[in-house]
Amino acid sequence: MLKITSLVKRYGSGDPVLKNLDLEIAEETVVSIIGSSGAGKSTLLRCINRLVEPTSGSIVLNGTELTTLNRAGLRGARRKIGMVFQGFNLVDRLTVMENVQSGRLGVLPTWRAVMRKYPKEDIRRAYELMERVGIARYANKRADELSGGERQRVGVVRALMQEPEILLADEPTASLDPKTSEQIMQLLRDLAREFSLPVLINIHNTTEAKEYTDRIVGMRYGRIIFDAAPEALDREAMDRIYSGTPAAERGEYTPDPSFAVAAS
Ligand SMILES: Nc1ncnc2c1ncn2[C@@H]1O[C@H](COP(=O)(O)OP(=O)(O)OP(=O)(O)O)[C@@H](O)[C@H]1O
Repeated sequence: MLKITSLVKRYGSGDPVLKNLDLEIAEETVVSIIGSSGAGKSTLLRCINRLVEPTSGSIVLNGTELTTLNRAGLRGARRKIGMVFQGFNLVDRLTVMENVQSGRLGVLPTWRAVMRKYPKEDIRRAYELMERVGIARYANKRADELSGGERQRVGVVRALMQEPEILLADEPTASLDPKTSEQIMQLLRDLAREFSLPVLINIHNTTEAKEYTDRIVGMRYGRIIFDAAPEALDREAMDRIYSGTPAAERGEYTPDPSFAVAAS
């Protein structure tokens, strides 16, 4: 369970770009975050793994408060947060297996990672996961020999190698063609179920958000102004989410009661 309370992020001395956000996400729930460019979607994701330092508020992942962790604590917590990126973030000249094993960095002693002496158990797990997502036959290929969809599958397996407690996906399908995008969204949804993982996806494609996620959170200039099941994302809701300007933003957040404790 991820529980965010009163989260504020201000860059420098400007207006906050996250304004007192509250959000709870239960296990196995796939949540899309949608909203205009600049609404604060990436900032929210980055606050969770503290690539961006929250200004105030609380982020608790399965009982661990993330906002106050020291450097060592943060290293440990980041292992529990799997990330999937728009640009895949693979090392092109390394093999699929080497990329996948980099998900174990921070768990393995550095010498093992440098020497590429992966423990047997990690190799076994990597093959199992690669098999699961359909890329096992590419294990020894260089990452840059793969298609976009295959590369994103490598990114997903790398995240799963961390044995994460949550998956954060920052526009995971934005670089992919429509059919491949759908396959990746379907995969994320299936994996959420299989691994009992909450999955939080920052996404621009509202059709995919509606089709493949359990819940949609609509942000407008730092506030959550929509939080409901995909069926509720009608034209009027879309207009509210994608309208306005930062200066005109005065919206109140009224959560859908059916998601009071996020689909748990
Ligand atoms: N490092 C930064 N320093 C200063 N301002 C920033 C920084 N990162 C983001 N911002 C600002 O914060 C606001 C929210 O940006 P953010 O990237 O979180 O929005 P977004 O909803 O993810 O947008 P997009 O859909 O375009 O990725 C924007 O006004 C942006 O300019």
